[in-house]
Amino acid sequence: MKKKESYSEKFLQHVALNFILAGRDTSSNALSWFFWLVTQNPRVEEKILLEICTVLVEARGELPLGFEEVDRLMYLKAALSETLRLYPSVPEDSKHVVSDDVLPTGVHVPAGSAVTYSIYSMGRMKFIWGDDCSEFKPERWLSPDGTKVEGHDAYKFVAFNAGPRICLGKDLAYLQMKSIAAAVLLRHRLTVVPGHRVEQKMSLTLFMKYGLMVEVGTRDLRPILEKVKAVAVEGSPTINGGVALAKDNGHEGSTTDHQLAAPVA
Ligand code: HEM
Repeated sequence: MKKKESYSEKFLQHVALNFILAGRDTSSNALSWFFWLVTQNPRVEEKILLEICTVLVEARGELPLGFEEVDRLMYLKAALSETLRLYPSVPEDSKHVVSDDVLPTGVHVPAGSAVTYSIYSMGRMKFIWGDDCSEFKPERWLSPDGTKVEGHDAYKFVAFNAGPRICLGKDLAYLQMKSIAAAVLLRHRLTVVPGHRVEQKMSLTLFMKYGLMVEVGTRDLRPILEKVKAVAVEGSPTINGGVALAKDNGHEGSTTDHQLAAPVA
């Protein structure tokens, strides 16, 4: 381990720049693809909103969400993972071969060559994800009772790489993306501008070629809150087999539509 004093200013500048580059375009592109997929899948959007409202009703009823509250948004995390499976921010990754080696498949890789694996292709392979691999289905990430995101084989989902060089910012990325997604979707209803073309631009990061042009409307949470209340009264444990629901938390009548709607309006 190097002594603290031996890090030059230039070295520290590079570390800081690396964090900015690794942590900005990756998360922002993932969010563009996420918001687009959500606009195309109203069923998923409703489940995300139900989950967030349930957590808000049970908790303080106001934004921003706290760390523990964000941690409970399992369906949202599943939807973000599903986004990264289909549209990985880093679509392919290369490794430089330092010394002659043989891969588990028997392929010889000579020193000085490079091995590139396609994260994009791996997310869309039938033999890894099944026949419905091209569908946007956050449910595939959830345990059967819908209460936690299942731990897939670490080398099956490689949007953050895996093993010793796994993304250092993975947990931070989920925290940031969940917080932003929740804040935007609770306040706004997004619709893609008619005629806008959504296309991929292959680069070091998987951009949207023309960005994502959306119309931003106001979100009416009343139908969602009605559903949250209705299921809470019925005492059903989950929504659509996925999302843990609000039980009577002793605040019945005190967490009103008005209280919940006010901070997010
Ligand atoms: C959706 C968001 C993100 C995705 C998809 C992502 C993806 C990746 C991938 C695939 C790698 C491995 C690159 C390689 O093996 O060559 C990586 C490495 C890394 N990421 Fe992320 N990343 C994300 C967000 C972040 C954030 C927010 C930070 C920091 C604030 C960050 C910091 C890093 C660092 C420092 C490495 C290098 C780790 C190493 O080489 O040991 N990433 N990331």
